[in-house]
Amino acid sequence: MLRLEGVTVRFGDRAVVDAVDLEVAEHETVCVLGPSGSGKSTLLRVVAGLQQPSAGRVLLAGADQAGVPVHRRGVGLMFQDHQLFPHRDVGGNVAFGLRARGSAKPEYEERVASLLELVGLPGAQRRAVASLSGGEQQRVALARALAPSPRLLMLDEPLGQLDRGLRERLVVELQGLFSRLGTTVLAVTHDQGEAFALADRVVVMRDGRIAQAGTPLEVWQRPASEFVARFLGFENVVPATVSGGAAATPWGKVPVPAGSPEGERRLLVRPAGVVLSAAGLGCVVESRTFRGTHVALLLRPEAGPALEAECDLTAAPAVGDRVAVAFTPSEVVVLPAA
Ligand SMILES: Nc1ncnc2c1ncn2[C@@H]1O[C@H](COP(=O)(O)OP(=O)(O)OP(=O)(O)O)[C@@H](O)[C@H]1O
Repeated sequence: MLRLEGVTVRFGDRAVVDAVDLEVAEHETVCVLGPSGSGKSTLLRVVAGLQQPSAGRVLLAGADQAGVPVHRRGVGLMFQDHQLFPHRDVGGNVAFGLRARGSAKPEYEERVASLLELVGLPGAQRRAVASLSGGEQQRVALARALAPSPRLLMLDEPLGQLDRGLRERLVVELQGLFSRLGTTVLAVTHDQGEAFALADRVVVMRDGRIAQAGTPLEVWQRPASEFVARFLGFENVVPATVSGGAAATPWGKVPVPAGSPEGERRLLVRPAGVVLSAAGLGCVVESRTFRGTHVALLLRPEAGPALEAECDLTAAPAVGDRVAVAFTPSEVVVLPAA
């Protein structure tokens, strides 16, 4: 459905998007994830036709989009500040793209009604935009973007402004909606939870380049680099020398999964792989945080940097306790050296 070939965007001599190749298949939801300034929005703007690439090609359904204006690309856009028209009611907002396309009134009124039902706001046509909550406005913006049946729906921080609980609910709803409609979606977010919940595939960007692409599970289980690991919130990363199924690290010997690359590397130990045990690396519990399903521990080991660990609610030691930990190889990832 969408193919980017070597897309580059330069502002001055800085490449904000740097030779990006990316494909999005029909019915697929791809989330581009990355820190602020990594070029996510710029990439989206190139696909939409709002930004000219300095080099490279954008193809939609095989057709090169060079010179094709925004409104002829058949893409739906929903941007961060969802920018509903404040002087139009909900129905007027959703109908906007349909009217612009010249649909007859009875036809688009029916479509508006069914879209509002789809996004969970049945019968809201005559409500004033100002009377809606943030989440409701977001749904209206989504209905508006979906109205002309775009072949590709693009979302820029679709849930950015909303509080956490609402975001989590809407993500689940969006995911269901997209799979029912078979919509092809390219979304941009800096929130990994959102990306992982929504996407069939995530693309992690760093300084205009793709640092890693894969299913949420692949990226979570096997971050490709220390950058990706840290971006996902993993802090247990140390230098390591790997040989013979184990790594020599500042925390002592850590077992690694079979087939891991050997030599001078970086090592990630996910918190779930730091396990309280009868013998092992001695640590003092610095803090513990209740996380609903488990307790997150911050440990100060007798050697090496602080360690994040997870344990059962019932087994959690107290702050100040002395414990010993062992490492589970399935939660260890050998990363490239730099
Ligand atoms: N028109 C422009 N002129 C010059 N620099 C720009 C322009 N648009 C964006 N940039 C710069 O390009 C970089 C990437 O911006 P972009 O908005 O694509 O990042 P982002 O990953 O979407 O960030 P955020 O998550 O903060 O929205 C930023 O450093 C930004 O300042």
